Amino acid sequence: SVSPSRKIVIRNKSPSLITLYWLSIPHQKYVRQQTSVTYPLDRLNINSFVGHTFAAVEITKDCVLPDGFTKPYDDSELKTPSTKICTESHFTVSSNTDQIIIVSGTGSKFKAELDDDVSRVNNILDSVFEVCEDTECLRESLKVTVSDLLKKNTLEKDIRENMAGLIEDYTCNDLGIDTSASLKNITWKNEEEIERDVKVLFESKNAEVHIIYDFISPEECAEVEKRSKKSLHRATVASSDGGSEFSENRKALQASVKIPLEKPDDPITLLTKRIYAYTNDHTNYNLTLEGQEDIMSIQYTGCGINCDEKRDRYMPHCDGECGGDEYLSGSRVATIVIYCKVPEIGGGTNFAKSNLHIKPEAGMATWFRYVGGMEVEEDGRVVGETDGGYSEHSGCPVVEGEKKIVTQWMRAGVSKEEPWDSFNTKGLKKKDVERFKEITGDWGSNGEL
Ligand SMILES: O=C(O)CCC(=O)C(=O)O
Ligand SMILES: [Fe+2]
Repeated sequence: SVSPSRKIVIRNKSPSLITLYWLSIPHQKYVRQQTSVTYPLDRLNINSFVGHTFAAVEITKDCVLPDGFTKPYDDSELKTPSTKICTESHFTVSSNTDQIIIVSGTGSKFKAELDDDVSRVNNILDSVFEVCEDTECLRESLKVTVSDLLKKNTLEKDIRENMAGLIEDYTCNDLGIDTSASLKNITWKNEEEIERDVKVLFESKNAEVHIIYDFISPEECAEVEKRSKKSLHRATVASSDGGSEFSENRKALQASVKIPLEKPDDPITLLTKRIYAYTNDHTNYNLTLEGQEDIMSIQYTGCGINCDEKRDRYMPHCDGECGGDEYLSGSRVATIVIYCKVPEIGGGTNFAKSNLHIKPEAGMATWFRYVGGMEVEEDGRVVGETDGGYSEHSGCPVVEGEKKIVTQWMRAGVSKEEPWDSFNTKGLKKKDVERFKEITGDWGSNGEL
């Protein structure tokens, strides 16, 4: 198969002139990539393919280019013609969408490397270790670097939070916008032996967003719709007292559909098994099917381009907690939104704080998780850390046509004995809430539990 093409930027931060060669496959022959040279502080843009290897070559007066090409220097002043081969450094095109190669140093320190997080961390560590000999020095040196990074992080987080609302409206209204570029493309096969294409759109310690193609069949969609038809009602959101309420933030119809676990061949059971298999294959969550919430059928209807009623939508929210706090056992850890019917206009799914937009396609699913570092304690309680906001998402206003989705909100720490509804929407066990109330009596009943 042909490997995908990539745009690459090579930035020359070395003090020397450089030139670029492609090491042709399979003979590793040097093929010149530019007719001239790249000056210090200048950059070079090339189009290449994943897996191709290049050599950045440092041009100095006393060296010979790998292909013997005439150099820009006039070396007639050299007493004896040089035989030394110019210093070179190799890099290989990865599957990252944006690739910046930084060429730096000179002589034995000349290097070309991908400007990714790993090489950035290594460069910081190199510079720290270069000057330090004892741990006290390392500590002081790293303190400066890390506090600088944290400052930058706080500033950028504030900007992100402030911009998120604007990005949301802008993105939802931009009808030409497509699904965001993926970090990597993978496939997933479960015991049904069907291979599905997956795009990983976002990855961090405590959160991830994937899209999975052909996750549901039209027959399965029809089955969900059939079972939810009679009970469709106005959707609610979690309220501050741990219950649920109607809200302008969520305009849609919904109906829950029971998962008949006692019937292993029921289409809804099979769909649910696929959902949990996907989650368990891509996390260490090890979720059980028992004690989980029902699946939810959600429908949004567009009232047309010229209608000025409030449109059906789901404003930015997190399905579980996303304040970066400790995870509460029994609460939600991951979600799958499966698209059965997509509207003609509108209805995208946005993750504004991770700069992601998803344009739904019928049959496709958006899967995301929002707890990291998960571990199970001896007493069965699940601990971990919640995502700090990357997993916040929304359903954009539906303008024209209908959007029908199936959502499964997944929980950890639930079981047959302690199912999801033995916890309130804040993740507290209802029986603990009762116990707290007994302890505090009237004094504590401020409605906050
Ligand atoms: O409608 C969408 O695209 C998002 C739905 C959603 O956020 C949910 O069901 O929790
Ligand atoms: Fe949601």
